[in-house]
Amino acid sequence: MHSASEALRSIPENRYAEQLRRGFRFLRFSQPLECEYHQYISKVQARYQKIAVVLGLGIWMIFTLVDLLRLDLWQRFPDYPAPLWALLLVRCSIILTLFLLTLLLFNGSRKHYGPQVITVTLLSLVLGTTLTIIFYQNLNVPISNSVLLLMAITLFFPLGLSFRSNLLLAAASLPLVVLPGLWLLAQAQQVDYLRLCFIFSLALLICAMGAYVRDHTQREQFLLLQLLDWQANHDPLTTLNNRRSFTQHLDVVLRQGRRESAKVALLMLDIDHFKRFNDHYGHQVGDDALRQVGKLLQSFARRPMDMAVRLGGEEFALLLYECDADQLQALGEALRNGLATLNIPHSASPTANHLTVSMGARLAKDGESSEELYRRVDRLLYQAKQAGRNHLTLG
Ligand SMILES: Nc1nc2c(ncn2[C@@H]2O[C@H](COP(=O)(O)OP(=O)(O)OP(=O)(O)O)[C@@H](O)[C@H]2O)c(=O)[nH]1
Repeated sequence: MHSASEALRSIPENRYAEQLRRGFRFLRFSQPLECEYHQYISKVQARYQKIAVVLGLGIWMIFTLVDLLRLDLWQRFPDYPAPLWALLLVRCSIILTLFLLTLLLFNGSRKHYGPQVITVTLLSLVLGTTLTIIFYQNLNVPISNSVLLLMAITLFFPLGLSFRSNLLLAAASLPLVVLPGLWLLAQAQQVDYLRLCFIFSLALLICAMGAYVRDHTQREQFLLLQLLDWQANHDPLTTLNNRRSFTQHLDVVLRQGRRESAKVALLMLDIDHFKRFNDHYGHQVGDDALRQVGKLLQSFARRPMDMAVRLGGEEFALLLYECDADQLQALGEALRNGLATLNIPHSASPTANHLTVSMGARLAKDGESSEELYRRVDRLLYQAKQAGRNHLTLG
């Protein structure tokens, strides 16, 4: 069994493997991977945010109901002491805040408010919980102070905030807990309250450590998942897309081309006399030649819908979006010239003294299926071989 670092060594260079190799102790990837991760994680956690805000609202309403029964609010109305009015005010303000935030979260599907809403929700809950504890103490009604510890856990719950945001939130929550106590409690109660604040800070610290480990594991899992996906869709030798991803992409591109009335071109390319090349120079040099041809091909697939593919063995393809017949002809020429410039010696070739390729290409006709297009271009490639190699046959 290989260790993780040994396994990584055998994986070809790509941004996921590179980030895994480099590590991410400070929980930050290099760009654009960090952006990609945020998109992934916010998608994964978006529905938890909605559940969490609704849950927060529900729990807060239950607490308010408990107040109603426990503090005999019906019977005593409206002769409440000041701390009781204050308690009710806090309960109602938090319910209103959570209700508005719930509306915002459920209506803001097109614009992603998640992290902001979660931050405001959690800060409101911290302040609300703190004030509730204080007003209960002022009313001399016992309340379990451990609700603040539950708050500490909630602050680090995986709700779509990054570890850094979690830390900032925890730092912001400390004054929200300490200051109202110093301001609103009698001096005799303050010692006990400050002890509670100290325990709250320790709980935050422990939760922060847990959140760091969780964030690190989540990031690692993201990289491994992307790596798995990358490996399923790429050829390890040339790092070009493989036949599997090409087949899927060809369908997508043809459909998009039809929708946008854009021409799609498919070019297939096969290295000439590659068996002789391998026999003459050895398999390793053959591998290196394949890599160079792959790199050359990739340099022609620069736009997002374009794709350079290794179909297998010494056969490659280039899929181009929005390409006309003249451009296709010019592309064939450019590839031929590119190979001539690379000048990979092939003294065993009867065609030229450097490595050459034969190519078949055509623009997809309206309504042509991906299978038909592929079959026709394959036939054109065969014709290019028959016609003496080292040239492009257009269909
Ligand atoms: N080095 C190396 N060789 C490979 C790889 N995959 C396939 N090949 C070789 O590619 C060669 C393909 O040979 P053929 O299909 O006979 O084609 P060819 O010799 O190029 O002849 P024409 O296509 O007719 O010009 C075989 O010798 C395979 O071993 C690879 O990953 N690395």
